[in-house]
Amino acid sequence: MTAKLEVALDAITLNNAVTLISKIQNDIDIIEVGTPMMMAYGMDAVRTFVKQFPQLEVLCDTKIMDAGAYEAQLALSAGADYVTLLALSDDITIKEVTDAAHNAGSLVMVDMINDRDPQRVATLQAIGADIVAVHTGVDAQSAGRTPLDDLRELRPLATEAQVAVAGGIKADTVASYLVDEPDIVIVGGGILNAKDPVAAAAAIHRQIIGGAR
Ligand SMILES: O=C(CO)[C@H](O)[C@H](O)COP(=O)(O)O
Repeated sequence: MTAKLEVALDAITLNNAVTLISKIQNDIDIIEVGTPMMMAYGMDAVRTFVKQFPQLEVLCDTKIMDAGAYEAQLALSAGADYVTLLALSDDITIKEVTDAAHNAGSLVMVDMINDRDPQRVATLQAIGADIVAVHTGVDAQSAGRTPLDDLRELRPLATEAQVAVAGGIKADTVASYLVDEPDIVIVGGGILNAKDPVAAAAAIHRQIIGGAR
């Protein structure tokens, strides 16, 4: 199965993001309304992408920690195909968000940021989480960390859930991540901050297709 490419729209205006997606739409599968974009534009950002790019999936990086059903519903009502929450959340919250997403015909991605306990994966799967995301945050990246070792450790444990990986992945490093066969590759700065974002998206997509399992 070929991994999906998700572009994370974090520090970018909504207008510039729409322009960018229109240029790279054939190289990506999932548009991520990043947490910073969600803070800046709210659910209008989700509605914009759902309306303008109906052929692509939209993930709202809600990073929910509490008030699960209510917060998830905001993004789901706007048309999000995926919502995210933190693995550090209470199991009750994980269940609430999972149920809300499934009732809407959407999926839940659980973000393992700052939670490197691989044993958590079994609980997340038992609750019904669809995707677990190995994630080295932007701040941790500045200390030289990458999600590669975490992906290697977690991949075999995800026997039911899909696996996503995020955290500083770029065109010249994506190949090392594909070795462990993630289901979703999330790239933000590696496209948005590239000298040529369109070429970067195409280069990453080519490698994903080339490494199709
Ligand atoms: O969720 C995020 C930050 O919390 C980012 O969207 C994610 O890390 C991908 O961006 P980048 O490729 O720039 O690391």
